[in-house]
Amino acid sequence: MAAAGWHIQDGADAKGRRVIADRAYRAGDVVLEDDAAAWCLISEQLGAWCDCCLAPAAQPLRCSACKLAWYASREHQRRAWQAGAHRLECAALRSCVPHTPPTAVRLALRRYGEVLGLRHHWGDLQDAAKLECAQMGAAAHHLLQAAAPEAAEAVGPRELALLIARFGCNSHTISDDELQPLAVGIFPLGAMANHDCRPNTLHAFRGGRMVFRAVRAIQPGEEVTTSYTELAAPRWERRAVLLQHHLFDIDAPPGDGGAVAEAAAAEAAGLGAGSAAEAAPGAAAAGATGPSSTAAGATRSAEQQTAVQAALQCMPQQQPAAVVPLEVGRGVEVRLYACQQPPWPHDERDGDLAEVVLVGAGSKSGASWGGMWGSMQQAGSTSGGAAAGVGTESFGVEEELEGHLEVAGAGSLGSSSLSSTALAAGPASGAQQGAAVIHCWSGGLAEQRAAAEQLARRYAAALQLQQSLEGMLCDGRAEAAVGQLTQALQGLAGGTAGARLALGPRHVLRMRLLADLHRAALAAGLWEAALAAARQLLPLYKQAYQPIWPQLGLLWASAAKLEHLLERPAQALAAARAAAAILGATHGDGGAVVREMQRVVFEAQQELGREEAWGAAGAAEED
Ligand SMILES: C[S@@+](CC[C@H](N)C(=O)[O-])C[C@H]1O[C@@H](n2cnc3c(N)ncnc32)[C@H](O)[C@@H]1O
Repeated sequence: MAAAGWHIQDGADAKGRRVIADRAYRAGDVVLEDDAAAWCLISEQLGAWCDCCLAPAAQPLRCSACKLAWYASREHQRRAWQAGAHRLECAALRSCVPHTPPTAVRLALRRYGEVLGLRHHWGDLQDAAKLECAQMGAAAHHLLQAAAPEAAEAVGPRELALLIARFGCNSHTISDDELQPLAVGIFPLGAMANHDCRPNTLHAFRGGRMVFRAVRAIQPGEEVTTSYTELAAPRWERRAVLLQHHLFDIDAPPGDGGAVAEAAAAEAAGLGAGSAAEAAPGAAAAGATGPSSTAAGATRSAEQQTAVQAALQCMPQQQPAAVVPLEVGRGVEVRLYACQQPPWPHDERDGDLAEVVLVGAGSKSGASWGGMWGSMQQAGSTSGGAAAGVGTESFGVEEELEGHLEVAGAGSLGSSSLSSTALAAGPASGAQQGAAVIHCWSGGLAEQRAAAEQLARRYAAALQLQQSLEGMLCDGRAEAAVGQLTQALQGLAGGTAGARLALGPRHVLRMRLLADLHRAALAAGLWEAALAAARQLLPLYKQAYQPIWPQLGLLWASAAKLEHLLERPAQALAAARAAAAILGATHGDGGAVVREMQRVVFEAQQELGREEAWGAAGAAEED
């Protein structure tokens, strides 16, 4: 058998274990592959994909017992049953009809032995996340008791809560080639790849298999990295997402590994892999949350915790010079900082992504004025645990976990005491969307204050529009969405009257609204509008993403299909070639979109050939 081409190295720093390349790779090479230890369709996709092979199910057959699992064929149904993936789950699901348990709980009913070696990072979770894990662990245990009492004896709600915390940090969303989320999977080897904001691989999926391909050259000895977050975002947004969902800080001082090593040792000695594995030999249970839930990291000092809290709220540690309440019908707060640079650690590129410019009559067009960054605050995010006085400081990890289990109603878990909220609600059910907070920084605040407020109002309205977009598209109001997005973009670009402030042309909100406009126009069947948005987005994506990255490839693919549809073969050919080159490297030549692009290339070439022949025939006739 060929050598793997990589090995796992155990580091003493904050990252812990990592994958190191043993040989050179070129862009497009497969670096690492891993089959899921377990995977589970997300609730929205139940019934659309086969629960055995994750292929689209045209005429799926439903499990007549639980009515939640669907299969492409009888053979696949038999296979899933024989492999044990559905046997126990089926009995458990039947016991909670008419509820559909959250994905994490359903996954907690599948095999999980291989997962116990992964970190759970319980000590770093916020109270709300601990409570959520405890609730889900309790729900999973309840279902397990109903389905297989002997398995439930061997693994308690405590182990299942820790297991769900492990999944929070280590699971992956399985998506199709167009990045549509289908399922959540746990890949013990794939989970060894650490995050980098300039990663050298991209992971994609073939059914339940995870495939890492190089997106640029990798040298022997180099760490193999991937991205855990959206890369077309300013540094402070990436930092907040990674802190919240993966509990590590990209701005932590280098070599800050002591606390991590301590926490890892504590896990191994007490609540970690070893003890849980012993407690649950062969238990047919497993769990996973989507990758957007919490975990990771290590026990942090109080000072580090404060920085974490600040970043989580998208707040700089520095106090604003002024906080301006705006009357726009709902809470919008503008925080003004008297500085020339964003008051967070930032990348050079962030200047573009947050730029505000002064435009219009009498003003020096394009003069850079400052920056603007908005966030939708999460209201009601205080956890039930904190409200009930389950503070993190006063508990050791064990007591703390018990405390959260009690809050979740699991302390007294009898078979009838399961809280129905844990079954009915998905993750983060307690949080509601709240006010928009807009942070502005500039040296020239005083003179532009009124204009800044006006722009902030438009900014807040655009954030609200983004939030309602999904609902509008589902309700068949795509055309109205196109109108509103177009208007919002015009407003943020400065509108038409007098001197005013505008978001810079590469501002991240303008980029995201353009992407929304592209999607809404496609949904409305407005091909020219969709193509125009794609053409405007392409240079922005080229700047925001690495040259080989799926979002860029998919945008080229969308442009190619639209050009083809609108009968512009030369443009379709160029766009399809660009898409195929990128997506061939990220997803392999067998990918669905790449094959579609090959078809567009073929048809566009045929069309161009015909046009050339007609042209030649016409010229000959004229002669
Ligand atoms: C999926 S695991 C990766 C494997 C992990 N290094 C281990 O030893 O198990 C994710 C966790 O690894 C750590 N991690 C990943 N990328 C990191 C980075 N760039 N900097 C610091 N820690 C990182 C964080 O603790 C994170 O929660």
